Amino acid sequence: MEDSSDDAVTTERLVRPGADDVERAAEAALRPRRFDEFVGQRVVRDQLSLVLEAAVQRGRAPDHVLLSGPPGLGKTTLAMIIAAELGAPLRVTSGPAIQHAGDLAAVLSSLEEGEVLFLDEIHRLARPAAELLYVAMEDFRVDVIVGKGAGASAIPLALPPFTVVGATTRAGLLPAPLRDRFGFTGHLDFYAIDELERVLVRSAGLLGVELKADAGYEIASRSRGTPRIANRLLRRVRDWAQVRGDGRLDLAAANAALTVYEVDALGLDRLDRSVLVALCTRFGGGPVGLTTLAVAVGEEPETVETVAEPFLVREGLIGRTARGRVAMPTAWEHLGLTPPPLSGTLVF
Ligand SMILES: Nc1ncnc2c1ncn2[C@@H]1O[C@H](COP(=O)(O)OP(=O)(O)OP(=O)(O)O)[C@@H](O)[C@H]1O
Ligand SMILES: [Mg+2]
Repeated sequence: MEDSSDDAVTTERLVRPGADDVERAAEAALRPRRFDEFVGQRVVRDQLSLVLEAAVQRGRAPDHVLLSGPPGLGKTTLAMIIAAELGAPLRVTSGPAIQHAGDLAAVLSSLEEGEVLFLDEIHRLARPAAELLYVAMEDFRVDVIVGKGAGASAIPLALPPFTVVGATTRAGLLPAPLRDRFGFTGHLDFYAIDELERVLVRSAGLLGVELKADAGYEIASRSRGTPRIANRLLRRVRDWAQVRGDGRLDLAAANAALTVYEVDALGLDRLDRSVLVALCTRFGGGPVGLTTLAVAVGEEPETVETVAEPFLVREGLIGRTARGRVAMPTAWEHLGLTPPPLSGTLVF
């Protein structure tokens, strides 16, 4: 549930990590189809391709795969690549789409041998469905309930071997028995700037636009380590170049477009910056309580905490302490301000 409330707050943000249905459709065109097109995440990619290759050699369905990590880093993309690399059919569903255990039983009992079942947002699967799933994953069996009430009986139905690929932004919320059924778990991390540059070069090629190297670097460095955001900023820069520029995606176009959209050099948007400015200029760098800080920027505390703070903390711009939020030296530097003499000596 928490995901949907984040989305409601963040729909207008150009640097939000999630995507709505319209954007997901646009993304499909840019999605890498095979491992060799998938940029970065070397460790996960190497490990996973070994798992898949070994399974193909043995002519068996590979272990179940769990992919975890923040939104927009490539979980869905990897799930599709897994099916493609195996040459296996892919069935796509998600935790929230499965209302009852019976829905899942229906999906499972219709799987073909070797099919890949992609279960997105698997942490949102209801408990009875999760319980049914881990029996199916381990024993390739599903108990079909026939009849109702006291006369109901369970008829075990054998399933052909298949592979579950689960994706989650919240691996910690998975029940342990379900987590244990995955033979391979890959955690996706944020991307380095040079990796995002490669994502952008590839996307520009697919969009049929020429991206200058310095513009690619500029967009990449404002993309918060997230390919989805990089591709989104690329589309906005392309718009600017087409409408206001000469069609070329050069550094001037990138800077001008990202200024229009208020995405700064670090990838902070207006909300992020207003939190930093309030923290530094109105509260002397803190510590200040979340509620007070939120009032100062005219937002709900929850918005500040879930939308702005995670990235600011990740970038080392602000710190969370027992007494409240504090601005770190890089925050002052980023805003071009001088910290007061006492800052930096705070006891955490
Ligand atoms: N390693 C990569 N190389 C190239 N493009 C990538 C890579 N990872 C992600 N992308 C691009 O970013 C977009 C978002 O990726 P994807 O949908 O796989 O993210 P996700 O982790 O499933 O996000 P969510 O948690 O919101 O479902 C895709 O359209 C894809 O084009
Ligand atoms: Mg996804």
